[in-house]
Amino acid sequence: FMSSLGSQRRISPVTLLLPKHVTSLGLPGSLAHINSVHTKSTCHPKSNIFFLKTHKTASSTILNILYRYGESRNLTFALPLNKHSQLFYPFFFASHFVEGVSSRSVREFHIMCNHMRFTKSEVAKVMPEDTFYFSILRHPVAMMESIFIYYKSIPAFHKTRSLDSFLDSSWRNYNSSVKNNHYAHNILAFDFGFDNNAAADTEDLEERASMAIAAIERDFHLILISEYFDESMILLKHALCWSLEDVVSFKLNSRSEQTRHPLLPNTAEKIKRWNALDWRIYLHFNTTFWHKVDSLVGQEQMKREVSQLRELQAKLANSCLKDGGAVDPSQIKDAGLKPFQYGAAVIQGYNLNPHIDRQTKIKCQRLITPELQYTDRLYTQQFPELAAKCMDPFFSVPISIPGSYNFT
Ligand SMILES: Nc1ncnc2c1ncn2[C@@H]1O[C@H](COP(=O)(O)OS(=O)(=O)O)[C@@H](OP(=O)(O)O)[C@H]1O
Repeated sequence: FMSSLGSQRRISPVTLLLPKHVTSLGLPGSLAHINSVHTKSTCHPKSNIFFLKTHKTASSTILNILYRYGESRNLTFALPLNKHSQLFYPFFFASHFVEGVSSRSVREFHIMCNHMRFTKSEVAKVMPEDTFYFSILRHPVAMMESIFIYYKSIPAFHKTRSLDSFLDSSWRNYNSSVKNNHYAHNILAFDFGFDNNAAADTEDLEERASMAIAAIERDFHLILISEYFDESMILLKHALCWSLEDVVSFKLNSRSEQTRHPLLPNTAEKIKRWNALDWRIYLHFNTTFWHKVDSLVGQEQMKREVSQLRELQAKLANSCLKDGGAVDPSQIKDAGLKPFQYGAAVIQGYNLNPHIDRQTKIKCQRLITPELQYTDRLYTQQFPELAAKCMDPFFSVPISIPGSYNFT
């Protein structure tokens, strides 16, 4: 399956019922402005940005891009309260989850990008009106393989021997009301704020998929696709009127080969049936993604810019990285650069090239700083006094681990 995914450039669209106001490009009239082709002389870089950080979709790599962009321009981030790393996921997002909202200590936020369960009306209370909303989807089969390893300890998975055995018995054993089990079922739909309990045999599946797609079309300006990460970055660059340097990155949060499990074609089909809602959402936005490539950038220009991006990334890897690429966590020298390890996954990171000047070091360090450490640092920069309080042993803040926020 994995090799066939690589060659599967475009997935043929499925026929879906779409509400009348959605155009063939998937853009409702009010959002049609991003369809206009940007040129360097006419566009202005956008800095009011909302990114819905979905799970296991390369979202940490995008978070790092946004963190670097914002930090180097002194922009203000809508960060989770009390130095948490997530916006109280998996609860539906509420504006008071953001530090500085209730206290009114922050007047204007520019970028919001930490994990949350999306609620448009609450996000809109925090972010400026002209905010650019975007997110990223991953093929549900590849995503489920990643999730099964990373969230192996959730109740739905922890007693199952393999993903196959989970899929064979899931209809019988899966309990959606048990905490953290949402990771096992239509996680994309869940993150976007929809009811995720649907499979291929659900009676109103098509209707629910169409409603979810229409809502995402209405609320988001751009939906990217992990499988085409570099193309996604070029599309984002055009939509935000950014430069190539702004969208270059190193792959973050990736598992080492030893914790990847190639799937059989039969397993892939079972995943599509189990995650039928996500599968339909993915198919739709895979199609609109390529429409956007055509209308915003053009095929030829896309090819050129993707190769420029890869060249730039290779140059950066050459100057920034000690080992030329990602290494297992046991080999990472600096604890500040070690990514958070979770479940049965081995998450790789990077070592910095020791032979670089101070200025280059700052730039390189930002490129390879994992999510938790970077979020922590931005919080300390934005709220030095509150950060000092969080360090105080009497001000006890529970450590956030993925998906297990506890209000107690
Ligand atoms: N640039 C790029 N291109 C393609 N794929 C990428 C990229 N960056 C990260 N990844 C893969 O994304 C997976 C991690 O996703 P997230 O960072 O969203 O995970 S998390 O929910 O924040 O824990 C993880 O997938 P798996 O390795 O399959 O687990 C990463 O390898």
